Amino acid sequence: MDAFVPEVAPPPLLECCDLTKRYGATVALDRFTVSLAAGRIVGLLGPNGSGKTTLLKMIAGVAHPTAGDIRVAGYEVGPESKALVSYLPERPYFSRSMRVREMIAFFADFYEDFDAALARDMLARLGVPEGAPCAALSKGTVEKVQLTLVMARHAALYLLDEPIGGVDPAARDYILQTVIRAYRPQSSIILSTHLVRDVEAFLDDFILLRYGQMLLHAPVAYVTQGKGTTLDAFFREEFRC
Ligand SMILES: Nc1ncnc2c1ncn2[C@@H]1O[C@H](COP(=O)(O)OP(=O)(O)OP(=O)(O)O)[C@@H](O)[C@H]1O
Repeated sequence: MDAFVPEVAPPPLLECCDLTKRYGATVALDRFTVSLAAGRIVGLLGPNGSGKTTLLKMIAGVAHPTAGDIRVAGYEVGPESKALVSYLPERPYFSRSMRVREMIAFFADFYEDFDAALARDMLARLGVPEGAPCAALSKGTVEKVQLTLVMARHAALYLLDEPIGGVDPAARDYILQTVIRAYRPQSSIILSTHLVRDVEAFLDDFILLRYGQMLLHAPVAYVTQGKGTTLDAFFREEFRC
């Protein structure tokens, strides 16, 4: 008789439990708890200072929680989790003297899951010359390059902090399409942005933060179908000054 092997469900792609970050007297994130499955594109929304960047930094492992727990595919934050996470920080992270092709080489050296051919293809579609030094590129073009490199990794979880803030409106849709195209069904994306109107058509779910606390984590359809309004209008109403 065959031995009975019970099926064990895989752990969620991301779990945060009572995650808290204090900077002195400032509570940047306050007992944040979430469970995220694979295959979701999640908008991380909230007013200035609500804790979006702080949350993404802690999941990426570049800031340490004051309290609480983070697991990525069951791993605590460490080398195993970092290998699964592709993180686009809020600020540019390359030296301005580096050329685009050097940035590609840097990623190829650093990340085993980096697909250099995919990155080159995406950059060519965006019209970014590989020989250009970063210093010669506009702010929006640097953002395009960095987003492309981050998305050309075969990661499980992509953390994108304000990925299109400096990109002109005409190029935003194209960039978002590029993001979606690179996205794989077994991966999830958490995308922090103030450009709610631009991104809402691309999102499955959203998380609303205020004063470091989670107000809501719901499918976009909760707003569009349940309340008959857009996510942008819902956000503006919720956070009216
Ligand atoms: N290194 C730091 N030292 C002190 N306070 C910090 C630090 N980083 C963030 N904070 C504070 O933590 C809170 C959350 O900041 P965070 O940058 O995470 O917000 P955010 O939602 O990303 O804001 P924005 O939309 O303006 O980018 C703010 O009150 C901020 O001033």
